[in-house]
Amino acid sequence: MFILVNLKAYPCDPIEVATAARDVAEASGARIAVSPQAADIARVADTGVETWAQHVSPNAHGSHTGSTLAEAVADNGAEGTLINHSENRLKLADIDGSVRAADRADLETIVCANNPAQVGAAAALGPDAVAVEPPELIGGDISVSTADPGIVEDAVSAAEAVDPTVDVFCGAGVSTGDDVAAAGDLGAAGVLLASGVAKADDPEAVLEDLVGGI
Ligand SMILES: O=C[C@H](O)COP(=O)(O)O
Repeated sequence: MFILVNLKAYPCDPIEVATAARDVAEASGARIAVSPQAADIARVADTGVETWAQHVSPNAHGSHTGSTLAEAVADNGAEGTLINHSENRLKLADIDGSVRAADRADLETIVCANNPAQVGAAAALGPDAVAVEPPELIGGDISVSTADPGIVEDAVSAAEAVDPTVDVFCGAGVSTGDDVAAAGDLGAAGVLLASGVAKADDPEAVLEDLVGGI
């Protein structure tokens, strides 16, 4: 199970979380990555933790003010990127373009989706993985794997039907090792989480609990 911690725009210390994630990954052998604000990618990557972007633009180099280029995040140490997060939705053509841009920059990709139907559509675009996240459970206290296990199973089936090589992650409300274990039992290859770590008083303790569920 891959644990991807999205820091969103939370007012946490990205270096504290990155250092904790690096240490827990090294001690446990688990794969843990941190996805900070674009401006923090280089210094988070410098900690040695696996670092992901929260978004990349479909654009390549050129006259595109405000674009976050796949090439730029890769040059600054990112190894992968989220695309179409629930809080940063894109048009279908732009999701496709962002996946292509990430491929050009050798970034691993996870395309987010609200439900199994969107998971199938996202899988057809050829990302490395898709993540199903019911928007109403994001930021809450109950894990998707407990509140709506059927959506995870249906997402796994939807991706499998389109492209069996595309992994399925789940996210929303994941904060404990039991949540991670339940997600794995439902067929998820990893979890995408944010508030459980980014808002924790002791992010390292939460990460240690999370890897216990792998
Ligand atoms: O990117 C992470 C997901 O939106 C889940 O967020 P959450 O763990 O705060 O529910």
